[in-house]
Amino acid sequence: MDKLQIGGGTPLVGEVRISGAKNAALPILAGTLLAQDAVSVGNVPHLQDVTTMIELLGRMGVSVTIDDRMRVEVDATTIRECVAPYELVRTMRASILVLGPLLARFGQADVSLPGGCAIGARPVNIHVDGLRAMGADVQIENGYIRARAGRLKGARLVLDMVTVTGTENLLMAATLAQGETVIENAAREPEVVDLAEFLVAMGARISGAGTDRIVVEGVPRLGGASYDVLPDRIEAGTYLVAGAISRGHVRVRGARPDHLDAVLLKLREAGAHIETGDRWIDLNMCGRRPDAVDIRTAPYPAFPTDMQAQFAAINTVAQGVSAVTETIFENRFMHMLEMRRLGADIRIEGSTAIIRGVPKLTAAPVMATDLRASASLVLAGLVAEGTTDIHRIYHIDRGYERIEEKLKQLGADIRRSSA
Ligand SMILES: CC(=O)N[C@H]1[C@@H](OP(=O)(O)OP(=O)(O)OC[C@H]2O[C@@H](n3ccc(=O)[nH]c3=O)[C@H](O)[C@@H]2O)O[C@H](CO)[C@@H](O)[C@@H]1O
Ligand SMILES: C=C(OP(=O)(O)O)C(=O)O
Repeated sequence: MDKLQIGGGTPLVGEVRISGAKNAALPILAGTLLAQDAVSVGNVPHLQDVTTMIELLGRMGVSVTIDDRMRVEVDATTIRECVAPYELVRTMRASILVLGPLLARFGQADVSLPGGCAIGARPVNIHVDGLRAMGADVQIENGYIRARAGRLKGARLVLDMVTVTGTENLLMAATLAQGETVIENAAREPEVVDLAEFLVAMGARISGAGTDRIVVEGVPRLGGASYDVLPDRIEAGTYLVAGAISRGHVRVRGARPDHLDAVLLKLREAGAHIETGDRWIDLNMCGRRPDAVDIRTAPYPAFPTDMQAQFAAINTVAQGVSAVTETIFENRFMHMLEMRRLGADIRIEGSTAIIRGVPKLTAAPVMATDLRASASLVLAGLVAEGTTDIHRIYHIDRGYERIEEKLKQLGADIRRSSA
């Protein structure tokens, strides 16, 4: 199993290019199942999760080709079976995103229940209840969601909680339903908007994406489209934090500043000078130690849970005491326990971590437990004195394209080796 070794202490300086967003590419690739003609998707990040989604489509008999620039061509008309098997779903929860499209387009879907993961229980009851409200027969049997339907019927769906993939699944299902579907309390994340724009390019009739009320007028068929995935705001945020924590000067290119308002606000509060332009963000710490910043995660446009661990890393070495509160997932603090091994002063009280910044961290072997926890340990390793070994980094390959190459480009002392 690979590990990352990071020598701490170098301020990161330079430019880095941001890849396409994992959390937009995955629903869009699942959404290709809805089309009756070939679909072409560009700016797809080269990530393990994307490979898994493509493998999943391939297992169903869908024709997928990828060129050397990660443009993915999908022809779903060759599909043989509407099944997402356990062995793939257990490696990637986002496999659940094929449920809505399969049911809407082919009238059947057998999708393994994702189950919990390192950050929480993560049920999918809202996805299932929404599909039932649209007329589907959905049974849970032998660890599988077995869904059957004739043509789905439009419905008014009031989501019990704001759920990103739940909104996406129901949005995709609604595109081919008979009549109008209204999704109330919809997720407003940019990735939901990107998916909606992709579906519209295929002929869907959708309004309100990006607000908490999405209206879909079902159409009988969706056709082909050519679409580019939006840039990854969480990857961009992670490299900006790398600049901030290391007291460096980092420019991210290909990023959307307007998708990072809450994150940039907190980086400014931490003492960073930030400038933004068309598809770039520049962060300069001018050699300063960051100030501690309080964080409270919540659905977009508030502070994203997928950036919580990275800001916890900044706070471990910041000037002052901070409170980091996680409101989305009940178990997203595993990185805090590993950071303590690097000398961080962290006390956990329920869903809040109280972090007292220390002047320095010291290297230790640490274990990555999930994707963003891994990123936060890399960030902590960038400033810990000595060489930090991060084990189980397969988590990071799910969501960060060529992370060691990109960090090296910024001057980091980082290498991958077999543990
Ligand atoms: C592939 C993808 O896009 N993943 C993102 C997506 O995950 P994902 O879509 O799985 O997360 P959700 O938005 O669904 O989760 C929000 C909360 O709702 C709860 N819930 C959700 C669905 C449901 O049927 N019942 C229920 O109770 C979850 O347990 C969680 O507490 O949004 C999360 C929240 O921004 C991000 O951290 C993930 O990176
Ligand atoms: C939690 C994440 O991903 P997933 O929903 O795929 O587990 C993430 O991207 O931080």
